[in-house]
Amino acid sequence: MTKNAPPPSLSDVQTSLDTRKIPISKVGVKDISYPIMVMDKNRKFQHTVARINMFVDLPHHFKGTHMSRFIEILNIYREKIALDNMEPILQQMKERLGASSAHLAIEFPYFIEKRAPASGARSLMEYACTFTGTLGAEFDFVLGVQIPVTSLCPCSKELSRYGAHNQRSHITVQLRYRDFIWIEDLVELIEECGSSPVYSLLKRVDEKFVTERAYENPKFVEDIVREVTLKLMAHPAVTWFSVEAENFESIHKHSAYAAIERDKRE
Ligand SMILES: Nc1nc2c(ncn2[C@@H]2O[C@H](COP(=O)(O)OP(=O)(O)OP(=O)(O)O)[C@@H](O)[C@H]2O)c(=O)[nH]1
Repeated sequence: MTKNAPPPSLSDVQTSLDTRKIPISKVGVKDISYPIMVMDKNRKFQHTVARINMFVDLPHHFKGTHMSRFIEILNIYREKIALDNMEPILQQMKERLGASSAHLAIEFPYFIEKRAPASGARSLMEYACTFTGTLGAEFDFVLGVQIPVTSLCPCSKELSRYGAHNQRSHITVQLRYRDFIWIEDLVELIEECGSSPVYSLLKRVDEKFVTERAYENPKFVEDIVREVTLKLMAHPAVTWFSVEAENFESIHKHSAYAAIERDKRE
């Protein structure tokens, strides 16, 4: 081909006919690293980097979806990938990909400034969060936050002459809500359900404080999910939730685990 020859026509394999008669429920792009903006209770906005999954359904007669269009949509929203734009992004995905349902999952680290309990020393704590949106006939949104806490075993405390095994635990909460909920408020509420919150920065006075607080406040993994359930059942904005707790046991090589799900709309 000479340098000035017209480009060959490129066949569009994706739109060609598939004869297997099998529709696909989710197809798209996964694990895109992308900058996003999250509303911050104290600083208005927080910039962070997310891992994003974008999927649509595909009717049986098409061979493939158009993967490039997902990224084009992300590029349109660029700096404005935020909670407020979840539904418009999903709408664009449906329209541009001719789909009847679209799914957008955004996983990101969110940072909250905390004060150590005795010294008041400030530090930033990272919380793993998720925004999960689906648009079919209706828009559905689920907020997810993972809150690390300390748990101290009530059984070990009861049986042992001194000490009690204790460990870091992850409480993972997913929720649907009718009125906006700040991630900061959710973290504060859920942290109270462990034996003690955890911090990035503790001075000696703080270390004594959290050690004694955990000892005075022993919790099984079951206690944790039950206490979270009581709090979220009483929260007027929450309409549905699931809570999981995983204690990374310090006396075992495995974790202790518990989960509860409640739909308050039923
Ligand atoms: N559907 C599909 N596409 C894939 C896959 N792996 C890579 N791709 C690539 O995705 C790229 C973009 O495809 P399209 O989005 O259809 O690109 P396009 O036809 O130039 O864009 P439009 O005109 O918007 O349809 C192509 O290079 C495909 O080869 C796959 O497993 N499935």
